[in-house]
This record gives sequence, C-alpha cells and structure tokens, in this order.
Amino acid sequence: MNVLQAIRYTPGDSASLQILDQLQLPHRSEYEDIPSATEGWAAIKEMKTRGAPAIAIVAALSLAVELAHNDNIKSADASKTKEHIQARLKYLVTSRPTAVNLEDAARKLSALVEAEATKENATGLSVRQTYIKASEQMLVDDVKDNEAIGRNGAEWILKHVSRANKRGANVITHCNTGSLATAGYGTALGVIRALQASNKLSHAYCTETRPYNQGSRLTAYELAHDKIPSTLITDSMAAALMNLNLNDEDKAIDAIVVGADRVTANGDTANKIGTYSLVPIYTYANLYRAVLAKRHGAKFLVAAPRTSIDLTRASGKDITIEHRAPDEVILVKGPVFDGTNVQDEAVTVSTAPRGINVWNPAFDVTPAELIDGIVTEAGVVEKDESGNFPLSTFFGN
Ligand SMILES: CSC[C@H]1O[C@H](OP(=O)(O)O)[C@H](O)[C@@H]1O
Repeated sequence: MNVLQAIRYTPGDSASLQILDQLQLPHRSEYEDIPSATEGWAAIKEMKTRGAPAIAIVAALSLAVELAHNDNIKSADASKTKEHIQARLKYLVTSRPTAVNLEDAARKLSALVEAEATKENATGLSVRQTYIKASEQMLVDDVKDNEAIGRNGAEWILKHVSRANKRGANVITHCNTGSLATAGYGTALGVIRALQASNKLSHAYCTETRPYNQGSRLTAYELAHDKIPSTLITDSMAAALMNLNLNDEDKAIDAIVVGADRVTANGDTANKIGTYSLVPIYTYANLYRAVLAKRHGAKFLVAAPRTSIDLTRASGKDITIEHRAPDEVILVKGPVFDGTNVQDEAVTVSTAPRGINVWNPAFDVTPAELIDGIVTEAGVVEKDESGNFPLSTFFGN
C-alpha cells in the first residue's frame, strides 16, 4: 500500500520541502514547494497544511530549507545566525494560535540555537546545522510517537470496554488526525489504525467536520485509502447514531477518539469545533445505558503527543481560540459532478446570503471532567480520586 504523505522533505545542501495541498483533497493530490519560512507561514495560515503536529513540523522544516539556501545567512556569524533563526521562529508562531505544538517546537529549537551560539567555538555554520538537525529529527520522532499513541490508545479501549474486546471496537472520530495531520500514521486515527492492525476494529465512523470538512475530505480519504471498515456521517448525525445503537450490543459505540490542539494543566482540551458537542450526546447515552441497562458505557479518549500538552496554562479559559474567515462557512469549493464524472476544475458555490453575520471559531474546549482518558506516546492517564488528570507524569514528574 502506498503511504499517504503530507510532508516530503529532502535533506542536504539542496534541501527541499513539499507539502500536499490539503485544500485540493480528496479530488487532487498536488504537492507545493515550500522554499522558505514565508511560504511555510502562508501554507499554515491558509490551511494547505494543517493538524497540530504537521503545522509544527512544516514550520520548522520551512526554516531549515530557508537556512540551507539563503546566502546572506550562510555568511553570517554565530550570533547573527541565532538572531535570524529566533526571529523567524517567532514569526512562524503567529501563523495559527490555538495548537501549542508549534509554540513548543519554536521554544525548544530557539533554546537549542541559543545554547549552540554561546559555545566558545560556535560559528554561523554550527548554529545553522544545530537547527537543521533538530528540525529534521522532528519528522522522524513524530511517526514513532504516533505509533506508540496508537498502541497505547487501542490497548486502553480494549481493556476498558469489554464488548469491544470481544467483537472489535466501534469508534467515532472527529476532524482529521491521521497521516495528513502529522508526519505519518496519526494520533486519534493512529488509535483506529492500531485497532485495525490487531483485528480489533469493528467499525469506524467519521464526522464530516464542518466547516472545513476535514472529516469528509481527509479522514474519509485516509480510511478508504487504508480499506478500514468505515462510514461517513454529518456532524448532526452523531446523536442519532449513538442512541439508535444504544441497546444493540453489536453496534453500540465503544469509544469516541479525538485529537487535541492544546491540553491545559487541568486536562481541558481544545480540539476541532464540534468535539465538545459530541460529549453531551455520549454522556447522555452512557447515563441511559448505566441506568437502564447496567452495561459498559462508551469512553471518551483524547489522543495527542506530549507536545500538545501545555502545563503553563491552567485551564481551557486560557486558550486562545482561532476565529477564521466567514467565507469558510458560506462558501463550498469542489469539482463539478455531472452525475457521472467528477470534473477536473473546482468551482466555488455559496450556501448562504452574502452579508449574513458569521461566527466561525475553529476550535472548542471540552472540559476535563467529561474526558475519560488522555493518551500520549508515554501512556494513558485517567483522572485520580480528586478528579484531576496527573499530566505531569507524562514528563517524569
Ligand atoms: C493530530 S491533529 C490535531 C488537530 O488538528 C486539527 O485542526 P486543524 O485542521 O484546524 O489544524 C483538529 O483540531 C485536530 O484534532
């Protein structure tokens, strides 16, 4: 099976970076060259590349490519090179505000070049090489981390929902958290991939995820690509799906698995708009099952790398939620379908009157109390007796 690749990077003197333009998916697979941090910033802002881990990696590598080719920088000394890198990282962080992964990467990369530049024998070249090596490592580490998230999350679901262990899990996911949102494999979609790999997936449902349609355009594309048993639903169908199957042991939903853009110290989780609205539905469904049927309820699992955890922010109230352009809600872009064939050229159609007020937050915050588990590459945490997620254990504390 050919692997879906959102990020293509070639190292060395003629380093290059290409991103799969996700605005064109699922109809076209087109790669775009990203020769500098300026193009990296624009691709992230326009959401040609998206997903918290992918944003951080594309930003870091876009600067690596810029450093490999910019002659002015090549001739600069250690201190000037460091200043250039730190200024460009600060600029890249302004592209999108909610996901913490980019901020986290910029802070770590900035500290690394600071340390290198203060060495006695530091040169412009050594500072540049320190940066390039560390940003290239991010691409490698992300795939390994996602595979571990997948394993940990799959094991946790099978341990906590016995009917899933018996007949394979039925899961719902929201937005796109797969190979397209990361360096490969995915976070929440990585959990689904791991269930499938161990023959423990019964069925995966993906929501459309309005307004950008990451679910119908991207997750459905990945699920079909990997031949994973799956069904697409609109966001508004999730309640009906869960209620309909509530008392059918074979079809009951066992877990809702979502990604995260920022998890604060208390476990509150910012994720794609619509995540929070899945929770009351599932809570109600669980309550109903518990009272009437005394059976296992479904679990709500957040799957993310540790770089999505922000212990510096106390709660979801401290998260900046990105608001995007009204046109993303009003306009739909895609190729014309003539009843038989999908045409080559994309058109844009309007689904609402021009001039209507639009509210378009890209993310919502799910309160920690409604989440059952948070899975990272380092394991899974559940709430302790006082209702807190011991997130610091992920960092060895
Ligand atoms: C593993 S990706 C996490 C995250 O990224 C998505 O947001 P966006 O498409 O706006 O970048 C979404 O919230 C996913 O869960």
